[in-house]
Amino acid sequence: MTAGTPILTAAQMRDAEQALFDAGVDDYGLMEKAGAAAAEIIWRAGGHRDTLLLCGPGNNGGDGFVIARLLRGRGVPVRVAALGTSGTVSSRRALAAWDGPVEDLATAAPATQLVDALFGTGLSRGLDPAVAARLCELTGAASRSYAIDLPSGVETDSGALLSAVPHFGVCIALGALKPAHLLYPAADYVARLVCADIGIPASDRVHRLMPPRLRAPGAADHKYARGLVAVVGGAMTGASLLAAQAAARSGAGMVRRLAADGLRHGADAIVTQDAGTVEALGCSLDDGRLASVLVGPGLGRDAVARARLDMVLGCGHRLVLDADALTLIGIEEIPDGAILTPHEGEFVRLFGDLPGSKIDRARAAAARSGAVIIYKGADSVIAAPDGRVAVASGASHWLSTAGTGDVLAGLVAGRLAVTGDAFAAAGEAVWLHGDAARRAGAAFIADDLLATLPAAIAARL
Ligand SMILES: NC(=O)C1=CN([C@@H]2O[C@H](COP(=O)(O)OP(=O)(O)OC[C@H]3O[C@@H](n4cnc5c(N)ncnc54)[C@H](O)[C@@H]3O)[C@@H](O)[C@H]2O)[C@@H](O)CC1
Ligand SMILES: Nc1ncnc2c1ncn2[C@@H]1O[C@H](COP(=O)(O)OP(=O)(O)O)[C@@H](O)[C@H]1O
Ligand SMILES: [K+]
Repeated sequence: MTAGTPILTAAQMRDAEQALFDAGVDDYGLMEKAGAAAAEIIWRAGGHRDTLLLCGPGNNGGDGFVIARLLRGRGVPVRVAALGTSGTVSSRRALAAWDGPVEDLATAAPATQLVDALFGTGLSRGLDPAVAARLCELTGAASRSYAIDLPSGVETDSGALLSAVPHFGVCIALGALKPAHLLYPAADYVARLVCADIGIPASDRVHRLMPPRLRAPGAADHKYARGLVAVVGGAMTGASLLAAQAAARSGAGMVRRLAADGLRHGADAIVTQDAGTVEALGCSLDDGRLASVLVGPGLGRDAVARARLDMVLGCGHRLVLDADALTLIGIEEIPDGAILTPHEGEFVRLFGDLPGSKIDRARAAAARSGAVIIYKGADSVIAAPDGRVAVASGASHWLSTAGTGDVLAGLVAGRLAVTGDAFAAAGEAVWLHGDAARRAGAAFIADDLLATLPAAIAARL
């Protein structure tokens, strides 16, 4: 999987900054660099528009004073309103270098552009209600708004809102993304996210999901070389059909639906095998060419479903477990190297109410189960047992419609059959699913994603 922009928690960010200082980087120099990067972005977008900077008591406020000075140096009409007294060495230096007046936040008048440098990664509790209300009022009155590092009021590591937060046009993340940039609810409060490079070394563990690079088939490829996928059917035909059709359009070479119903629906390219009994299912799974097996969509939850699941769990192939399979299974039964695709309800049922952010929970579940976890939702988190994490962002909220999870599960099984690498396959599938949804526009149904998948794949070759 292509590594995307790193995501660091507040503590990891502090450690990364400390490592730079230990290596001889000047503390205040880093603030100047951060402020300069942010000022450049604001200047390029806003030119000479009148601007109000809100500066807090910590280093986020220090960034604000640097931005104010640099914008004013370019002739921008800038005003500064401060909250509290600058309390860090660097922020005091930044304040001292600002040679304009400092207004009171409580009485400052609005401006065309608003820059929020009240709090960043150091926020430890919600803003005082009066301060939060002022922030919302001044941001709402501006036609352009920027949050420096983070919108003041969001919890860096979880994305929770600790107090009222206004919607920002742009958030300028400093040095790395933080979980709150991608996790909900905080992610909803920023229309556009940019990350300014200030020399923080990239971490190799947690990233934003990047567009994958896919391989087109070559002259030596044939249908089995490109991956044979089995989709296990059950009580409800539609779900396994959606999954099988998505797998068939994932780049895999061949898809078999091991049907419990004997019905031959869906694309003619999909081979329907009659696997109504557990014995017949076992025979179908006894094929060394199978590169992945998906079980769960439409499986059912009764004793028959459980028997079918047991047969799949013992088949020895690479597995994708979704939907009903996640409801039937216990953690101890999950085969190493499988991919699980739980939504919130399935995740909590299987792994319990784990502590921490969605990233922490996905990571803990992957470590505990030995499986790659795709913890679905508007912010899907993909975690591997070895600690790697990719966080998907910007998915169309129109995906919140029945059957899109079945399409994702089929795509995951397809990409797993193609690549053989569970973490890479999970990332590719989540990306392609999101892009197919974007191409499908508004009010689509799960079936419509099948039509847009080939274009999503073509865009990544
Ligand atoms: N370490 C560094 O030198 C750098 C830090 N940078 C900036 O510094 C930020 C982090 O700075 P800090 O650690 O100083 O933290 P903040 O500037 O986010 O604020 C922390 C200060 O606010 C207080 N505080 C926390 N929550 C509060 C609340 N609800 N109401 C009132 N006061 C509250 C804290 O006690 C502390 O004094 C980053 O987000 C980034 O903007 C950048 O300048 C890059 C360099
Ligand atoms: N509000 C949302 N915004 C973006 N994506 C969403 C949203 N809600 C759900 N999704 C995505 O849609 C899919 C829904 O899957 P799931 O809940 O299993 O539905 P179903 O079982 O009906 O197929 C997942 O890929 C999930 O990440
Ligand atoms: K801020």
